[in-house]
Amino acid sequence: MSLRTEGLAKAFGGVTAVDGATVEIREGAINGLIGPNGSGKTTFFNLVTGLIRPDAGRVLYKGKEITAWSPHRIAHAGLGRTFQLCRIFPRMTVLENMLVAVRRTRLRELLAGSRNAAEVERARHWLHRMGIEHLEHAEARHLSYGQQKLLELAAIFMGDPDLVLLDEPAGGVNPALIDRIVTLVRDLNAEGRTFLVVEHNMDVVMGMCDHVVVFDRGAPICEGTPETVQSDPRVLEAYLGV
Ligand SMILES: Nc1ncnc2c1ncn2[C@@H]1O[C@H](COP(=O)(O)OP(=O)(O)OP(=O)(O)O)[C@@H](O)[C@H]1O
Repeated sequence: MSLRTEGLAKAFGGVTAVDGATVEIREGAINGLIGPNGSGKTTFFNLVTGLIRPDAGRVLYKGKEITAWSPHRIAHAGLGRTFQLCRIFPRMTVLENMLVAVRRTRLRELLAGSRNAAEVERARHWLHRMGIEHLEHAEARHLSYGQQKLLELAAIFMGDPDLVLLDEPAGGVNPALIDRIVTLVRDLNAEGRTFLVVEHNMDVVMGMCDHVVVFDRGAPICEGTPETVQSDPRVLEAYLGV
């Protein structure tokens, strides 16, 4: 078991975003998390990665409780994530973004021009894996949105995560880059990394995920193979709102 939540809950004012979610992520698999708009998927990610604190419930990673941990400590424990709207530093170069990702507190060091050769090598390795090594010296803001997503993904791997949470990796990305992202995720998974992917593009979910959890109103309503959940009447009901 990689990640498990037990009775996780979070409300914002009167809105219950996550409502007693007990979820188990399969180790070594590409897990999908789907559900209609507003069903609590991003809030679930934010709870798991320590960005917000739950009102109730627990988060366990590799059997250890990480509920009250800071985002930095959680990332350091091997849990990496991307954001729905890509988070990079637009005025830094691609390589600088990679080096800053290693440890945010080293920003001053980086700006002072001091670079660790081993880290630069590792950064280049990951940029190469994502197919954007030729953009090393470009300012991140000059990259296409899809390339920025690849950069964000590359930066996560500077932290050597075991579990990677992707929030809409295909969102706003052109079809050619979507294919590349899907292939990359599959390859990285074959190398032993576990994934949890929130994605609205059903072709991507069905073509990429081994196991899918469906959220509705802040909690899972069913799970299984992509084929099983696709034909489950509860899922159709949740999406159609009937
Ligand atoms: N910071 C916040 N303040 C108030 N309400 C919030 C906040 N964050 C989320 N919500 C509400 O919580 C509910 C769940 O939102 P969340 O973004 O987690 O859903 P989602 O499944 O990720 O949606 P989408 O698929 O549209 O990204 C929604 O009703 C949303 O409006």
